[in-house]
Amino acid sequence: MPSMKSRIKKLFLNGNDKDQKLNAKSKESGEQGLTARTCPRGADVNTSTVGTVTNITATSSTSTLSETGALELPIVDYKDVSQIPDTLIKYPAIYLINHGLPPAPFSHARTLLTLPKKIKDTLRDPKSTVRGYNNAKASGREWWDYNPAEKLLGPPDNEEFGKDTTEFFNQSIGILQKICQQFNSQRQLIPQEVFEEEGFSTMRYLRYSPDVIDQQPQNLDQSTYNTVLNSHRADDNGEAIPHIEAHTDLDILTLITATEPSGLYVWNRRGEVFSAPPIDGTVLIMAGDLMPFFTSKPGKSPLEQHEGVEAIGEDTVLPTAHTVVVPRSAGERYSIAVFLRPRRDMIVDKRVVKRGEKEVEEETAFWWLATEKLHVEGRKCFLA
Ligand SMILES: O=C(O)CCC(=O)C(=O)O
Ligand SMILES: [Fe+2]
Repeated sequence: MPSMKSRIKKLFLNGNDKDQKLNAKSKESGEQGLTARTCPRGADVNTSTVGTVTNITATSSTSTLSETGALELPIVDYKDVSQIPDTLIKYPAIYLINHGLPPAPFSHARTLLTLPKKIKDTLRDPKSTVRGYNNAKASGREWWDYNPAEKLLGPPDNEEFGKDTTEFFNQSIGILQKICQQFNSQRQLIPQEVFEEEGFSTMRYLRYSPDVIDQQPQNLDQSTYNTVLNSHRADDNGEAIPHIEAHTDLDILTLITATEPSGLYVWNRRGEVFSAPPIDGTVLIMAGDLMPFFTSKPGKSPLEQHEGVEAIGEDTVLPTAHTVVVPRSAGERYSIAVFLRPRRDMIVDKRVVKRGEKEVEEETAFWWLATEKLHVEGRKCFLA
């Protein structure tokens, strides 16, 4: 099958007519024009309330960011959940407040990810990239996944860990499903099964720390997967920095909450960067790769072999490109990400196509997108 590479490149890098219109529309509706093109290095946050959607102004302690102007992501109150589809069309991510989630289990994330290496190694599942402990030492990052389809691979003798982890996961999935439902207020865009089952949803605890980089180098095979996971980034002194490469998530929606220091940045469809620092009482909601499949122009498919970029309209929600960079001096960062995914075999695209003289029905399953994405340069996904 043809690669999605050029499609994704076009979506994110080349403004087209539609983008210009959206840009103009966003400006009319109050979104500020943004000019930043590079990742800012740090951000402080000021908030101010405007109606039910609150604008966050991220200002930097460095002159670089203040020179480039304010970068804003909106805050939406969960009681105004019906506003989220429109807001996610205009912004690459939103902060959700008054969501009613239990406290984010950062203490469990920290306890698990700072266990001695030999214990963490017992929490690996060599057959799965979405279960148990993993690390990417060159990138200064380690993580642990919970996947409800399989038994939780938690730390030994810690009952609270399993209880709090599954509780946070279940409630977060409930919120993400509720957001999805809002897209169906006028017509069914998102399939019913997404609300009725957790599908292949997962949750991840992450730690970014120079300590991870400084551990002994590991022997890696040279697969694309490992090269991407272990990408290297250095600061001005040539020292490696903890980070995750720019990517989009292979899911429908992602919910993220993190500790200071800040380090998360998201791009909008015009390639403009927003800082997304943690804000007390909120969680961040981002769109995943499946959103264009659900919100493309009626009857059109975002797959390159069909309409591709032509299927993207003003009401299409694009996947949120994001990256995390944590300067060494900032200390370590923990984050918790919940990924709402359908069943692996859910058909996300169906089309009758001509093969020679024959007409055949071509179906694309959610899982096929994962394989395809490994070939998309610069937007790699690690089932993330
Ligand atoms: O740590 C974060 O805030 C983001 C993690 C992430 O993007 C991922 O695991 O896909
Ligand atoms: Fe991600």
